[in-house]
Order: sequence, then structure tokens, then C-alpha cells
Amino acid sequence: MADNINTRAIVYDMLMSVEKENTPSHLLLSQTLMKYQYLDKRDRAFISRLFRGTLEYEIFLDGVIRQFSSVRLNKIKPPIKAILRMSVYQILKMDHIPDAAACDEAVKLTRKRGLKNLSGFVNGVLRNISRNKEVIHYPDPEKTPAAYISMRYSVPEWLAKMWIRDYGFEMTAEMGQAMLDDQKTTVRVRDSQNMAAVKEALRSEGLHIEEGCMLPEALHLSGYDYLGNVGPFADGRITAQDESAMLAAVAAGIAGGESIIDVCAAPGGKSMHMADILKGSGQVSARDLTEAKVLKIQENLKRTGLKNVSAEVKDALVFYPEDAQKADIVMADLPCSGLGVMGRKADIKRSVTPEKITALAALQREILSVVQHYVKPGGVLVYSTCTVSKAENEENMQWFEEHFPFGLESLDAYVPEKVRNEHTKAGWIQILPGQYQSDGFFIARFRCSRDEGAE
Ligand SMILES: C[S@@+](CC[C@H](N)C(=O)[O-])C[C@H]1O[C@@H](n2cnc3c(N)ncnc32)[C@H](O)[C@@H]1O
Repeated sequence: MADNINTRAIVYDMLMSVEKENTPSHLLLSQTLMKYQYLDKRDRAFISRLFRGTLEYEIFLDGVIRQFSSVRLNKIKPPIKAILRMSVYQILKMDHIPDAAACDEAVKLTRKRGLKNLSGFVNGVLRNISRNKEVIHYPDPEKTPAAYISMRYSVPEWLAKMWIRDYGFEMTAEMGQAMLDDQKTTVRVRDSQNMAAVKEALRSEGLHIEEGCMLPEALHLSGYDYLGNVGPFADGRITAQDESAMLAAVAAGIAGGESIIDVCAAPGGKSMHMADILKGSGQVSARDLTEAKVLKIQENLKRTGLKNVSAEVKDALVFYPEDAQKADIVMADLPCSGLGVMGRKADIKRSVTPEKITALAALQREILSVVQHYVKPGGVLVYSTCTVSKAENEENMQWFEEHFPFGLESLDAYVPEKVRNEHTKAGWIQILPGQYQSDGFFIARFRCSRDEGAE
């Protein structure tokens, strides 16, 4: 460990920043790792694991603290709660850390952060947990299934209830476990002709490669520190994209030469994928709400050297008459609650609420009612989200079909055989987290039945 750098204190400060300022955890982690680049690999890995793990397991950790603390959880001050959570995580989930070290470091940190009078409390709770870790009590799965799933898999209880209602207990448990498992980094090899050379380059840099689960262009990577430094990523031959999200461009059924509008495009994953399928033909207009978001798309375009994509600021809630019926394909990959990527972005577990899902479903409807105007008669609209909620997905899909001149069209001609079922035949797919070693994702494909010349 570098002199005077206390990795636990760094994690504590990050947790407090998430708590107080709601800073997105993935941004905070990458900024922190950038700042502490000089730390050795082991320390950086410790910071990552402890920070991510504490957030991922927060609901479970709180359940444990509740059992062993004499003070009610909601009466414990946020700084103490943060110290307890990260220390309980070390005791219960990081086997190589002796419990005594986790307790001692927690006590030191409590003092260092000016809370000396609470160090005895912290010590007491942690030693109690360490002594009793074999008898942690879970709610009864028979009597209170949602409470059990919530604590066991660290999922908000209301969400566990919603998923049990929609997918059943077993499937909800599987989703919960999949989100706690190590999340794979998946990349798309942009040109299949480069596959062998890309694999060789990745292996020569010491990366471990596994084939994707659904698509031949997908690879799972491990054994690297920072993707930006990996050769085939830096030179634009691969892009980072979850395999489930790759299916959106696949489901668009691009034949070549199409004019495509991607209405919510940043950071450009699907725009780049569609442009790659177009192989230089046609044009993708990639839009997003702010300059900063468009800059992200442009950075990716620069890296990949794609010429058939243009990026600009355009608000998907505003109707632009010049775009009316201009697109063969509209990609509507809309802002959503992100429940399908909760395994990667644990702070979604803290921020998502039923009210937010309702508000997002309404926003998605508003956007869809604007952007459907851009589809040419006979063209295609793909609606996708990275979430697992019927309100945002199936219910919006049905609503869209009922209110606009569009009909669902089978995905089976496009998606891999492995994922085909009665839903894909009907024109949509809900991938659940972990089902295909991927995030959760939803896609619906619609064909426009508007008459030529009609509004
Ligand atoms: C799910 S992300 C898009 C991911 C992107 N399609 C990709 O594959 O990389 C949703 C995007 O919608 C954008 N967004 C939200 N509201 C918007 C609006 N009113 N107009 C345009 N973009 C919007 C967000 O900035 C965000 O980048």
C-alpha cells in the first residue's frame, strides 16, 4: 500500500458522496481509480471490490446490521452506517480479510472522521456480527417471499414483489443472483472479418476471452485493468456493448442503404452497431439531449472512424418537421429505469421507486408519440429499454400499437435461434438478467402501416 493512503477511507468517502450527492457510483469509481492511478493493482482492486460490493449488497448488509445493532438502523447516523456497511461487507463477503482487521480499521476510521464517541458502538456491532456470522437470519421464504428475496439478493422489497408477481419466485431469485454475480464485460467485434486478428491481439495482451452466448460478434473479456488501454478497443476494432443490447440493432433488420434515426443515441452503442451493419452505406442520424451527451457519441465515432453516422443535439420530445417520414428505421432506445443493468449499476437499487417507473413509462410514451412521425410508410420502429418492468415494456408496446399506425412484426427472421419463442414470433423479447449471461433488455419491433402521404 502506498504511504499515507488509506484505501478504506477512500471507499468511505466515495460511499458518503453517493449518500449525500447521489453521485453515480460507476462515474465516481472511474474518477477515483483515475486519481489514484499510482496505487498498485491490488489496492485499486480492493477499492473497486469494497465500494461496489458495499453498494450491491447494501440491502442485505442493512438486514444484518438490523439484527445485531442495539440502535435502530434509521437512527444510525449516515457516516456510521457507511462504516458499518463497508465493514460488514469485509467480514461476510471478503474471505481473505481477517474479521479483526475489518473491525480495527472501522474503529480507526470512525475516530479519524471525528466520531470518536461512536467508535465503541461500531466495535460492538461488528464484533457481534463477526461472532454470530453463522446464524444470520433471513425472512421466511414461504411466509414472506418478497422480504426473503429482498434480503437474500439485496433487491428492494417492492421490486422483489413486482418481479415475483410478473415472473414467479424462482425466476426472481435467479435474477437476483445473476445481478450479484460478477458482471461480464462484453464487447462487439465490429467486423467479423477481423475476428481472428482481434482475438489474437487480445490474447497477446494477456486478456481472457470467452465466446458470447447469443451472437458470434460478441466476446466476454476479463483480465484487463482499463478497457481504454486495450489495443483493439483503442484502435476501434471492438466496442463495449452488452450482448442483449446488441440484439436491438440486429432486430432492426438492416438490409443496407437505409436512412436511420436513433433518437436517444448517446453514447452511441446502437448507432455504431447499425452503422457497422450498413457497411458504409446509408446514414445514421444519432441524437441526444445535450452537448455533453453528443460529445460522447462523437468521441466514439472518432475512435471507430465511422463515416456514415452524424451526431447532433435534438430533443426527442420535440417534433422536427424536417424529419417527418424521413427514416426507414427509427431506433427508440429510450431512457428507462435500468432494472436490467442493476447488476452493473448498483445505485439503481437505491434510486429506483415505483413512482419513477410510472413517470418513465409516461416519458417513453411521450417520446414514442413524437418519434413515430419520423418513420416512412412501410418503415420500422424499434422500441427498446434496458429494463425489466411491464409498465415500461409490454404495456407501452401494447399502448403504442393501439394508438399509432404500427403493428408488431416478428423478430424471428433476425434474432438468433436460441432466443426465439412465442414472444419473438409476436414481435418482442424480454431478456431477463442472467438468462443468456447478459443484462436484462427489452425489444419490440413495429412496422409502420401509415398510408403514403398521410400525416
Ligand atoms: C438508454 S440511453 C441510450 C443508449 C444508446 N442508445 C446506446 O446504445 O448507446 C438513453 C439516452 O436517452 C437520452 N435522452 C433522455 N431524454 C432525451 C430526450 N428528451 N431527447 C433525446 N435524448 C434523450 C439520455 O441522455 C440517454 O443518453
